[in-house]
Amino acid sequence: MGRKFFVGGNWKCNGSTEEVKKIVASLNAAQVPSQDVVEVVVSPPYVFLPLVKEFLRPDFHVAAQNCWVKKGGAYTGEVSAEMLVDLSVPWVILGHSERRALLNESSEFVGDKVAYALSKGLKVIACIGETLEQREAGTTVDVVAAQTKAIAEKISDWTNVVLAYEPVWAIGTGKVASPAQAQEVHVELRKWLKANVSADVAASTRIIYGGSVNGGNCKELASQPDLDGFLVGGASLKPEFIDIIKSAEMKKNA
Ligand SMILES: O=C[C@H](O)COP(=O)(O)O
Repeated sequence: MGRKFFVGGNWKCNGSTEEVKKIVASLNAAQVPSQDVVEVVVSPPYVFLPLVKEFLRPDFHVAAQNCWVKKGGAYTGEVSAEMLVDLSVPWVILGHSERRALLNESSEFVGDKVAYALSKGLKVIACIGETLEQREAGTTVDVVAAQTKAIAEKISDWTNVVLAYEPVWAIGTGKVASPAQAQEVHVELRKWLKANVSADVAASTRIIYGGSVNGGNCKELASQPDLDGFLVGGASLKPEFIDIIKSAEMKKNA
């Protein structure tokens, strides 16, 4: 079976009740390809998850932006995987580079989080990606392979994992990776999965791209054979997110 195109909208730490209602209304009114062609997941801050879940169209789904590494308890400020399951939140983003960099989340910690979230029945968008310094030093593939290894060591079933390749230098900078740069890393990740996990996991795992994706660059990126969708930040708060969802049509015609 082919890899269904996936478009995630990571709203990060943005929004108010009024803004969230407006975004949801615009998503609900949009004409987009069917669920057979594209899986759409939006990720508001925790506090807006119930509101978004209540009003969002049924063919779109929600994700949390993080969850705790183990069962809840005395961990002030954290939200557990069990709580997300309780709220029927199906997806969670883990290992985003902003958390790795600003909150010192190590690859090992991210691997533990991915394993725990999966064990509780959540589906995971697991983020990896190199910094500009690492790219310029020629270590991109080593870096993303090591980040992927830290996850692979902790899980055996990849069915509910989407791997999001997000070069740190492209996030929120307007400097998008070229389609060739993105394709190259996605191919290397698939090779790594084939060599270190299995051919089946390499062929079936969706690898999506994130970093300054917008309505203008999405089609060319989407036409890359190993790019299975997007994790969109800034543009997911704007009407152009609909155009990004529609870029799934590039695959249908491929
Ligand atoms: O999770 C999304 C990424 O951080 C991309 O953000 P961006 O589209 O604003 O560059």
